[in-house]
Amino acid sequence: MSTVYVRDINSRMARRRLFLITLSLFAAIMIITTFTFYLHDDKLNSQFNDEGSSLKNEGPYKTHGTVLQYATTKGHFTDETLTRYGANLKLNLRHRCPEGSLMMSAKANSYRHGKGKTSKCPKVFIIGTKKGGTTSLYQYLSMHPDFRGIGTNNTKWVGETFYFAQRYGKISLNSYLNLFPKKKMSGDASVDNLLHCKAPFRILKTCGGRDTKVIILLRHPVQRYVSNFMMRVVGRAYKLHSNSSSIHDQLLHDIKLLNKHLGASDKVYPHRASEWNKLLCLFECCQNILYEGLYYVFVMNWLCNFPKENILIINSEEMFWRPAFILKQVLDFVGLKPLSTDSLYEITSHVYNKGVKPFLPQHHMSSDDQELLLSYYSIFNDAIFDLLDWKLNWS
Ligand SMILES: Nc1ncnc2c1ncn2[C@@H]1O[C@H](COP(=O)(O)OS(=O)(=O)O)[C@@H](OP(=O)(O)O)[C@H]1O
Repeated sequence: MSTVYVRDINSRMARRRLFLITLSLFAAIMIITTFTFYLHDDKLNSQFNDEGSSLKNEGPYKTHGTVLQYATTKGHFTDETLTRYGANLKLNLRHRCPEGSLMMSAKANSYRHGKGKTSKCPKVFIIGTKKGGTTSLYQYLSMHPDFRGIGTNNTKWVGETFYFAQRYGKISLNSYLNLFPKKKMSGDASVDNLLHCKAPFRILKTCGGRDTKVIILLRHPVQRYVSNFMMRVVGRAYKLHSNSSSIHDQLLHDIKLLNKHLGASDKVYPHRASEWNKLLCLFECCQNILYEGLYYVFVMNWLCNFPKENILIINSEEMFWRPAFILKQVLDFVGLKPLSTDSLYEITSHVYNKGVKPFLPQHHMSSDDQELLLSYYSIFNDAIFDLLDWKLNWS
């Protein structure tokens, strides 16, 4: 009798223990679910706060080693997007564009509304900057149901053709056009189009200025330099300056090459931003990592030779920070139907073409070299900030 009683107590205790364990498990699942929900919601809110149009006012954002410091007078951070629509840029082309620029010519209006040689061109051109996040943006667009990206060399959706820059005249227009689908909107993401002085003219003549949309991403130029350098170290697709592959040697070599071409003897080329067109068309001779960071030169060339209404300029760091928000702007700009917040968030959850971080001591850029690089860029950075009204400080 007593054995039965003891067994009964034991089984009651076991049941109570089981009940308590189940209860705690249930409570833990509830807590985790609620926490995850808030975390997800918070991230969405930080991208789409208010009417989905402004940046959250929450201090410098750190992404990929870059801290953006907004230089506002109050020392606070701006609450606006850095994306700029060419149509809204307050710039007097007459004062800034050299004679002979297409947008200054008597035919500017017909270029602006012109259809071009063919209607089979891709509608969207993501033209750079190299290492500015162009692959990610192209992939994000390609996940839209009404857009079909193209792949090359067995890679899905890269969009790189280089047709209007280094391959121009080397492959036929037809073989270029055949790369793109006939029935869906598509795009080209060749990053050399930003640098090549003739690319705007070629695209305008071939594809027309009326419906062709151009997107430019601009990244902190030091981060861009390092990313580009590391791509060369790893890929070895391009010749590095020396076998040692030191970023310091590469930088000195780039400066020397560019200065030699420009007839400048100084370590830092003393130029004026208003003479930007003297730095144009050095693509063939002096294409180097340094040259590619002179954003003002290339952006001005595009604004002077392509209808600015069809140009969108994005800050790469902002896209890295809140890609869903930027994608929303891009869809609107190119005329694709809007997607739900969840889809935008899901599409942009992946980073494409992530580079390799500097892994040897000679790959790290010293603070002295960063300063040297920034002093080289300084007047051009100031000019681009002024042009785009970016309250930024790329230091
Ligand atoms: N969403 C998002 N968040 C953070 N970082 C991002 C994102 N998308 C692209 N990237 C970074 O952009 C760099 C690659 O740029 P590109 O694709 O334009 O390079 S390329 O010119 O086509 O080779 C590459 O930078 P590095 O990693 O510094 O090399 C990518 O990591």
